Amino acid sequence: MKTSPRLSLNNGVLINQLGFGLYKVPPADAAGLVQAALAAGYRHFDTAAMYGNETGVARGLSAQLSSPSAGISGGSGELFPGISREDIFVTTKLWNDHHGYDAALRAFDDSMVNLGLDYVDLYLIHWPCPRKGLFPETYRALETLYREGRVRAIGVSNFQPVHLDRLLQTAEVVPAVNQIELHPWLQQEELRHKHQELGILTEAWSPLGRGQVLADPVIQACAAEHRRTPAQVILRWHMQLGHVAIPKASSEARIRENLDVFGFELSSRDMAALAGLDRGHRTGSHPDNVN
Ligand SMILES: NC(=O)C1=CN([C@@H]2O[C@H](COP(=O)(O)OP(=O)(O)OC[C@H]3O[C@@H](n4cnc5c(N)ncnc54)[C@H](OP(=O)(O)O)[C@@H]3O)[C@@H](O)[C@H]2O)C=CC1
Ligand SMILES: O=C(O)C(=O)[C@@H](O)[C@H](O)C(=O)CO
Repeated sequence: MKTSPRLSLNNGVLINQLGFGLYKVPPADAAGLVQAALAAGYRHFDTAAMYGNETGVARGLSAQLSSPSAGISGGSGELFPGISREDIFVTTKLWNDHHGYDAALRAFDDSMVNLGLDYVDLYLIHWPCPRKGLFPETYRALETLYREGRVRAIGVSNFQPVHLDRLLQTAEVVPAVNQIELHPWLQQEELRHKHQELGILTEAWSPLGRGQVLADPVIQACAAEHRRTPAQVILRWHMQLGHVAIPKASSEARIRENLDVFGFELSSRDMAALAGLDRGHRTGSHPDNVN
C-alpha cells in the first residue's frame, strides 16, 4: 500500500506530507471518503468546524479505530488491521465567529465532541480575520490547549506576513504550520520564505487550484512526458518543494491517483517550468477580506 512520507513540525511531531482535504464534502459522504482514503493509504485528514463534516470524519475513523484507548468512540472494528490512532493525523480549524480566548476554548471543545477524539493532532486558526483584531488572543487559547496536551501542534491558516509578525510579538509557541492557498498559479514566494525563516511548515490548501490548474498546458505537457496525470505532476511539485498538501477528491480512483506521487521525480527543468507558471491567481478569498 502506498503511503506518504512524514515531515517534522517545529516541535518534532510528524505530519504526513500528503493528506486528504474535506472542504465541501457533504457530511453524509465524509465517512465513506475517509474510509476510501484510509484504504488507499492516507493517514492525514484535514477538516474544519466550518465544513460541517467533523462528525462524518469521526464515523469514518471510528470504523477503523474501535478500541477505547484509541480515543475514538463508537467504532465497529478495524477495517484495516494495524492502523492505530497514533498513525493518524487529524487537523481541524477554529472558525471565524469563534475568535477570542473563551470562545476559542469552547469551539475546540465542540470540535472534540464532533470528532470523538481525546486529542487533535493539529488545531489551526482558520482565518486571521484582521478587522476583528482578536487573533493574538485566540492564539493564546490554542497555546493553552497545547500546554494541556489536548493538541499535539498548533498553527494558523491564511496568515499573511503582517499577521505572522503581529502574532509573534506575543506568541510563546511558534505556529507549527501556516496553511495557505498554494499551487502553481499562486506560488506565495514571500510567504514561503518567511515560513522558512521562522521554522513554520508551509501547508498548501487547494493544492490543485480547485482543479483549475490541471488544464494548464505546461502541466499537461509535463504529465504526458512522465506518463502521469496533471494532478500527479502538481502534487509531485508540492512534494519536491517540501510543502504539505491536502488534495480533496470524490472518487476512489482519484483518491488513489493523488497519493501515487512518490514513484517518479520532476527534473530541475520541470521544476523551473512550473516555477514560471505563477500568476497570482487566487481561487479563494484574500485573507485581508475575510472577517
Ligand atoms: N484553510 C483554508 O482556508 C482552506 C483549506 N482547504 C483545504 O484544502 C483542501 C483541498 O482544497 P480544495 O479547495 O478542495 O481544492 P483542490 O485543489 O484539492 O481541488 C479539488 C478539486 O480537484 C478535483 N480533483 C481532485 N483530484 C483530481 C484528479 N486526480 N483529477 C482530476 N480532478 C481532481 C476535485 O474533483 P472531485 O472532488 O470531483 O473528485 C475537486 O474539484 C480542502 O478540501 C480543505 O481541506 C481548502 C480551502 C481553504
Ligand atoms: O475551505 C476552507 O477552508 C475555506 O475557508 C474556504 O474555502 C473559504 O471559505 C473560501 O476560500 C471562500 O472563498
